[in-house]
Amino acid sequence: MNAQTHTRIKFCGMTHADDIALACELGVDAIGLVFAERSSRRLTIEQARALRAGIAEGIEVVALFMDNDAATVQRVIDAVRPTVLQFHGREDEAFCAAFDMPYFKAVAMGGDVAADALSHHPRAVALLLDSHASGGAGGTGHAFDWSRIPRESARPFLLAGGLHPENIFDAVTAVHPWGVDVSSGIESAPGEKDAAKMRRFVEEVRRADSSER
Ligand SMILES: O=C(O)c1ccccc1NCC(=O)[C@H](O)[C@H](O)COP(=O)(O)O
Repeated sequence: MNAQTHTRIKFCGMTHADDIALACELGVDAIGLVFAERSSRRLTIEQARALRAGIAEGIEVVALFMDNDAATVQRVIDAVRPTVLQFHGREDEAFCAAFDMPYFKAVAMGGDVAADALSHHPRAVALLLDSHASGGAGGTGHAFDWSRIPRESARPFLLAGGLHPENIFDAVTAVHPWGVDVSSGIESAPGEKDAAKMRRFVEEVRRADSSER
């Protein structure tokens, strides 16, 4: 039995105001805005500022970076006012902690996972276990083998990678993550969220939560 009754939901790679309005209405916990270079979901600072204005109070605003330089991260913090940072690249702990903000750190679960990978970044609010191999980008739409998640890990983690409305019930009931993170699985095309998929994803997480009580 899982003591947690509310699996946190993060919708990542949001690019349109109407999708953000729906996400808020659906009661997601966090909205991710991507600043990683070469991402099809990447926002300019001006776009992000406009989108941020539509995010309801109490919902975490997560700024996602992948090996961006410190000046860029600071510019985003100053202009967009995220509440959490997410680092998806090779950033070390000193870099991630230097901004004095809560942060998530992605762990690449798709390649050879270091035995102690989940003990890194003790200052992270949560780790984000994603399906890319080390050095690769996220947002791939592919799942990794969930049995690779060490059972004894006491760290809060977000499960990510290849989640969608059809597999999220099984994912939550099998893995019992602190939270789940989805991007491609609620899209009709990269960066284009699909309202029906967003709605069904949230319903399926809540159905899994209810079945665990
Ligand atoms: O979304 C991107 O394009 C991206 C680019 C570079 C690094 C990370 C990126 N996205 C991360 C996410 O959207 C999620 O945290 C996670 O990877 C889930 O992605 P998906 O498998 O598409 O649900």
